[in-house]
Amino acid sequence: MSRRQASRRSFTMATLACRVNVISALKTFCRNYGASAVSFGKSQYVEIRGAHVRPEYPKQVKIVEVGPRDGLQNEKVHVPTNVKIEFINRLSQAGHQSVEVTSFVSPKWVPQLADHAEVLRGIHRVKNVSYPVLTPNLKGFEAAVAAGCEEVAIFGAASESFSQKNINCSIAESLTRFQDVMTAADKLGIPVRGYVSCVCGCPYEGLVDPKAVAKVAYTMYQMGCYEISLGDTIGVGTPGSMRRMLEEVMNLLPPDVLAVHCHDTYGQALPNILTALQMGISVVDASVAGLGGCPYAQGASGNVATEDVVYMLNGLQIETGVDLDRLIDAGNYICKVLNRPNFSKVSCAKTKC
Ligand SMILES: CC(C)(COP(=O)([O-])OP(=O)([O-])OC[C@H]1O[C@@H](n2cnc3c(N)ncnc32)[C@H](O)[C@@H]1OP(=O)([O-])[O-])[C@@H](O)C(=O)NCCC(=O)NCCSC(=O)C[C@@](C)(O)CC(=O)[O-]
Repeated sequence: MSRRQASRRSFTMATLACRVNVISALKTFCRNYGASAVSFGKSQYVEIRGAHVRPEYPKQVKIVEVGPRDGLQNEKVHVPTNVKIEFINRLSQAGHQSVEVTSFVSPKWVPQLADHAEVLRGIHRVKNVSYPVLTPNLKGFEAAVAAGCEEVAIFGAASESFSQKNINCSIAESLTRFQDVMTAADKLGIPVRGYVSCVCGCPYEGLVDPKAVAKVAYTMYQMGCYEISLGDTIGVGTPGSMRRMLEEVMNLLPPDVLAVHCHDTYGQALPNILTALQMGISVVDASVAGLGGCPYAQGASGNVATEDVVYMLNGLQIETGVDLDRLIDAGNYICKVLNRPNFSKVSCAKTKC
């Protein structure tokens, strides 16, 4: 056999071995992922029919209940302080690990939450449940500390126009204000969560560049936030845009320091959350009864309803620690006070509303 023939033969053998490896790998793939039929073509053409890839989901998901803050900040009906306190107590009794209580913002800007200190002082704190409050600046932080807060959240945006409308300053200026909060919180050992709004779109600027989201998220994380919650403030994201945005953010930050905060304006919140879970995120913000909206994002509907998230996660056998029936009770309680329908489909289906 000439050297040329020998080399061609060893090339053919190598190709065959490679093809056998590919075929056996594909067979394993089909076995693992439930392909019902496989046809191997003459050459490299391979067709897999009926394969469904089972995505990896986290075993546990932490839900951050934002109903008392995000939910009530936009309501027209005046909610008495004692009702807010009862609402928050019911939510922590439902098994939540984190219930966002209120915002220490200007009462001229958000009059609905003007009783922030009384609410924070009045709630019954359950062991191992955190009760964060929003603090946009040092003034808010100091007032929150005086009222006994043990965790705060700062809130920035990936859109200049939204930052101006929401907190009356540019993104750069907001980061300077947040740095003051971070320094003060660090001295007292108070954990700080960070929000980035408008991650999939802005009510004033339209599409938002995922790179801008990644930049703000990374900066806030570098400042010392233990977690960054990515807010689709106006609920325009889809699983496609959510994925593209998360991919960009995850170039800079790992999924275990990220959370998603999805409003449901276009009915995309649950699939968006599912996309985030498939990408390794295991913290989800939600608002009981689908309450909420931002006063500075006209037309945006409420957050995804916590009951619907819990129902979906129960179906995926993902633990949340939340008791669905008690959660539904808390949602119905506040809807009755607000005299508004319950926007949770699960709650409505179960209580035949
Ligand atoms: C941020 C400020 C305070 C700046 O407000 P400003 O007017 O630029 O601040 P200022 O420093 O010029 O002060 C003006 C007045 O506000 C007072 N003030 C100043 N700071 C505070 C404070 N912390 N608490 C109470 N009062 C405060 C200050 O003392 C002064 O009072 P005056 O002398 O006129 O009587 C204002 O723009 C504000 O309160 N904005 C409201 C922001 C807000 O709550 N937005 C909704 C929440 S964000 C959201 O919903 C999005 C999110 C988080 O859910 C995620 C998502 O969905 O994307």
